[in-house]
This record gives sequence, structure tokens and C-alpha cells, in this order.
Amino acid sequence: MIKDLVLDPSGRDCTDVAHSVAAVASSSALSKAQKFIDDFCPEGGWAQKSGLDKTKPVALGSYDELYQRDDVDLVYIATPHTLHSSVAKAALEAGKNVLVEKPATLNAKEWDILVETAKIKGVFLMEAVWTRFFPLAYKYHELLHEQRVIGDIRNMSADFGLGFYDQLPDTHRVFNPDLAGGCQLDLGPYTILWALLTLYHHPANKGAEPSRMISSMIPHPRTGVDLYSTIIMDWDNLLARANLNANNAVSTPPDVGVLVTGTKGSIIIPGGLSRPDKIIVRRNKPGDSPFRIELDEEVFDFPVQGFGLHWEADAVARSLRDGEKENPRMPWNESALTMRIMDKWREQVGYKYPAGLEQA
Ligand SMILES: NC(=O)C1=CN([C@@H]2O[C@H](COP(=O)(O)OP(=O)(O)OC[C@H]3O[C@@H](n4cnc5c(N)ncnc54)[C@H](OP(=O)(O)O)[C@@H]3O)[C@@H](O)[C@H]2O)C=CC1
Ligand SMILES: O=C1OC[C@@H](O)[C@H](O)[C@H]1O
Repeated sequence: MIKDLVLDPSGRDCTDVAHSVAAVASSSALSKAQKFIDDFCPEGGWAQKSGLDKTKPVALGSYDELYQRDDVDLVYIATPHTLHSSVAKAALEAGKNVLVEKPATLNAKEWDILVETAKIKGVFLMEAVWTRFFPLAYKYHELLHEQRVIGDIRNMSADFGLGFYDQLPDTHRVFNPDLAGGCQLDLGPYTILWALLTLYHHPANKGAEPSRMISSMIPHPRTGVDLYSTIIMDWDNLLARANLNANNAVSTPPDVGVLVTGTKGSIIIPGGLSRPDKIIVRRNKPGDSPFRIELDEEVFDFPVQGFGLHWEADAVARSLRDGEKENPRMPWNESALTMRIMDKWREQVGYKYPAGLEQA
């Protein structure tokens, strides 16, 4: 995130907001926070680098100190998942606006408590689903739901695999049950995101949640967290299905990440569902039979400057500037829905967090 805040926003045609890094806090060592600043933002974010803001980032040796500072407008929380709920709650209670990494929390109840706290305190809260803010994601909506380039959507699949198995130690947060490891919480928010953009956001859906859901998982042989996870969700009202797969055993090949098939063609978003840079539209040729489909292909490229977290940061800055408490592109109810889907997934596959991990 910080690497993107340092970039000149005009490189992405952004002229109305710019970012400062007021402080960096470490819960384990002040020197770690200082090293982070030295390595990534010695002069601060672009607003500081360009002289718009005369301050410099300060290093802090605890999270509490961050919440107490008057010059901190927003706390960005990028701790392991298990701490999202408690760290966000403490920041909200101190009256800070909060951007918390995905997954929002460990369960829907924890998220509801954060929303209630944000309401009581009158502050901003958002889950950091950065991919939603990519220009590509807005174009996806336009192609699918406004231009209807593939006709009626019948099926979508999203596959996000990162082959960390045997590459990362079992103690890494991705595999460690005590840090709520597993692919569903870590990569699943992205596959669910694409299902929501495709079917939940369908203009004919009118906010309906899936009619049914079926889940599966293969546990990590040593740590027991989910190494593979599958969720199938049906929207009967749309006559459409979402088939979502995440795994940490093998990386998804780069040519297919999201595949949406409709009555007039298909849309592909190549792999790396968190950070896509291309949409491929394939239109069926008139007169094709169900057994033989010929295709016209059109490719839309969306090169990403930096890592791509800046679009989300710009959107959050505009929300704060405009006094919004939630961002309409990543509203509280869609984080709640995502958490409820993952709660149901755990219930269906029989996966339980270690005792004491959940705060609610
Ligand atoms: N949007 C995106 O692209 C990405 C999002 N994420 C999300 O960000 C979060 C953090 O991921 P990642 O950066 O890989 O996590 P790390 O394991 O690197 O942890 C991040 C920091 O959390 C702090 N921390 C506080 N308590 C603990 C603890 N008990 N154990 C370990 N660290 C602790 C540490 O900083 P300190 O000790 O200094 O306080 C640590 O450096 C995850 O929820 C993940 O889903 C991750 C990667 C990319
Ligand atoms: O995009 C991502 O890729 C790697 C993951 O471990 C991380 O949490 C995720 O956000």
C-alpha cells in the first residue's frame, strides 16, 4: 500500500486527492516501524514528497499511540486476519476512520460489531477489497450489465490458486490455524468478489442472496487449514451459477481466472484475480449451434501503475473528504454478505477455528 501512496497520482489521472503517511506503527518494535519508513516512505506519501504537506512520517512502537494522534485521519490495518476485529474496534472506539484488510473479520458477527461501533462513533469503515476499485472492475460491470455483451449470464467461475504448499513454512499465516490460515479466508474474498460483481450486482437480481450454496474443502495434511476450497452458489432468479475455487496447493495458470458464459458469448479475466489487467470478450457468431461456437474476440487492456492499491486509497480519501461513513463501491452490507458466505462455508465443511480466536 505505502509503495502506491508514494506514486505521483497524476500518473493515474488522479488530480483531486493525494496521500500522506502520518505515522507507521509496529506492535513489536519501534525500530521495525522506523525501518519500514526508511525503506518505503522516508519522505512520506506523494502529498509530502511534492510539498503539499510539510510533515514527515513518524515511527510508533505501539498501535495505541497511532489511535491517539490528531494528525492521523485514517488507520489502515494490515495485520494477520485474527487481529482485524480487535485492532479495528480499538481504532474505531478511539474515533478513527478505519480501512481494514480482507477478510474483514473472522466471522459475520465480528463485522456487525465493527459496523455498529463505526455508526456510534460516526466514523468511516471499509474492508480493503482493493480490486473493486480497479478501472477494469467498472468496465466489467459496463460490459456485462449495461452493454450486455454476452447476453444473459448463465454461469461464472472464478479460480484463484497460489502454490504456497511446500514453499512456505507451516507456521506462516497462510497455513497457521492460530492465525486463521487457509485459502478461503485469504483468497476466497476475491473469488466471492467476482461472483458478487457478476451475479449479486446483476440489475435483475435486486439484492437477492444466493438461493443455495454447496461447499467443499481439502485440509492441509499437517496443519488442518483448508488447502483447497470450493463454493458453489446458485441464483435461481437469474438462472445462473457461480463456481468458486481457491487453493494454496498450485498456482492458477495465467490465462483463466474468471470465466463468465452467457447466451451470446463469454468474458474471461485472466489469472491473478486480485490484480487483473485484461478483460477478454468473446462473442458467439450468429447461427452457432450448441455444439459449435465460433468466436469474435475483443481484448480490453488495463495496465496497472504500481501495485494497484492506489485506486482504493483514492476512493477512501474521497469518502473522507466528502464525509461518507461507508464507500458505496464497498458497502458494509457486502462485507457482511461475504462474511456470511464464509461462515456458511465453515459450517458446511465442518471447519472450526481454534478455540478463543473469534471475538464474537
Ligand atoms: N490487499 C492485498 O493485496 C493484500 C492483503 N493482505 C492482507 O493483509 C493482512 C496481512 O497480511 P501480511 O502482510 O501477509 O501479514 P504478515 O504476517 O506479514 O503480518 C503483518 C504484520 O502484522 C503485525 N502483527 C501483529 N500481530 C501479529 C501476530 N500475532 N503475528 C504476526 N504478525 C502480527 C506484524 O507487524 P508488527 O509486529 O510490526 O505490529 C506483521 O508485520 C492479511 O489479512 C491479508 O489478508 C496481504 C497481502 C496482500
Ligand atoms: O492478493 C493476495 O495474494 C497473496 C495473499 O496471501 C494475500 O493475502 C492476497 O491479498
